[in-house]
Amino acid sequence: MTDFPPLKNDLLLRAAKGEETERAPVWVMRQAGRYLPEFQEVRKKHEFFEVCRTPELATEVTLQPIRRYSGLLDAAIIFCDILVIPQAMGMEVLMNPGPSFPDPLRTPADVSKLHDTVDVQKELGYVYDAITMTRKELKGEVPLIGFCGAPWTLFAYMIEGGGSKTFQLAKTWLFKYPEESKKLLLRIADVCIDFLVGQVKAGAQLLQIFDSWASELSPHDFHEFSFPSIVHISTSVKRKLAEAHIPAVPMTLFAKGANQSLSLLSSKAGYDVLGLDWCVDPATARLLVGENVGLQGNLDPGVLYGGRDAIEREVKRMCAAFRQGKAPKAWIANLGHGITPGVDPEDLRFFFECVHKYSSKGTSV
Ligand SMILES: Cc1c2[nH]c(c1CCC(=O)O)Cc1[nH]c(c(CCC(=O)O)c1C)Cc1[nH]c(c(CCC(=O)O)c1C)Cc1[nH]c(c(C)c1CCC(=O)O)C2
Repeated sequence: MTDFPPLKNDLLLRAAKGEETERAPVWVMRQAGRYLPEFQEVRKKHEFFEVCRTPELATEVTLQPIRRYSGLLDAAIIFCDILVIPQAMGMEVLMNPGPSFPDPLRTPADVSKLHDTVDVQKELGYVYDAITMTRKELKGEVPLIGFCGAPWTLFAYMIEGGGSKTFQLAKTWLFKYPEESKKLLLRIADVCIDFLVGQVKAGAQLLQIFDSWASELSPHDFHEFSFPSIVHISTSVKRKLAEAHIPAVPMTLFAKGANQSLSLLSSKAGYDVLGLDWCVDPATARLLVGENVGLQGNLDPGVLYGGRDAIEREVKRMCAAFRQGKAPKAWIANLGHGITPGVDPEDLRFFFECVHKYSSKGTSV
């Protein structure tokens, strides 16, 4: 493994390991994105997947929020997309402006269109290069997060061919072809595993798995279809890192909307941190998960449209609910989903400032 500059801010990693911290570490999902004018500038000149595939460009946009919010952000997340896995498996994915697949998997017979085996190093080595380059450029300022999509969310994209309101096609698979669905979910998970291990080898210091469409499954079907594949990922990544004598990194699962499954996830999924959306109260979530895991979240991203008074009031409330009168322990402050394009970047700065102020040890909220 490459030698990197020593880490100066380990708040995120300490919170992810369950420790009490002097204040809550903070970052936001989609922090490198369209709400930033400097990101828009890069996108005017380069296609979305070109940015992902060019390590210099991916490094540049990953660093943009770190530079702009210097001293306020506690993590960088590598610029990429969850849909690079379907690409690595042999599917074409366009981004115009949302994702679309010209040739989605309509029936189980279409699985034969996927590559039999996936050489992740060959297909996605550009992500590893971007991670290594970003780690160097970060100069130890903050840790770097690597990520991938969860199998169920990727499966739904690969079958629907893009976003969906009803999930008609993906649900047809689940309920008409349950065994074929489970097979495909595990096949996707195997690619996720290699990809995540490779990201750690390249320099990622924490891994997050995005199951953005967990919200579309009943608790029973989440357990039946998504859960086995995310457990396969956590156990296999940890085992493979140990076999390669590489120190384990914390793993976060963001299963959006799977709030009924929090207790199961905390005891059986094998993740260090669970990401929460804003539809669950933090104190309730803590009761459900016990002290075994860290929590991440969970401000409604829409609060950032409410102006400074609303941001301050809601951050204060979030901090009180996560801290429950104590110093922040095992809590990473974040939004409950990605930041949306219409947010004023200065309002996001104010969000970070409020988290620093109201999550600090000794501050009464
Ligand atoms: C479902 C999903 C996708 N991608 C991702 C998810 C999971 C998280 C979530 O639920 O939001 C994850 C993702 N996508 C992107 C990142 C980069 C890192 C970060 O800043 O968090 C991450 C972590 C960049 C991106 N991925 C995309 C953009 C915007 C595209 C552009 O630059 O024009 C960015 C910055 C495109 C994308 N990619 C995807 C969609 C639905 C879209 C279009 C709509 C949208 O922007 O939300 C798929």
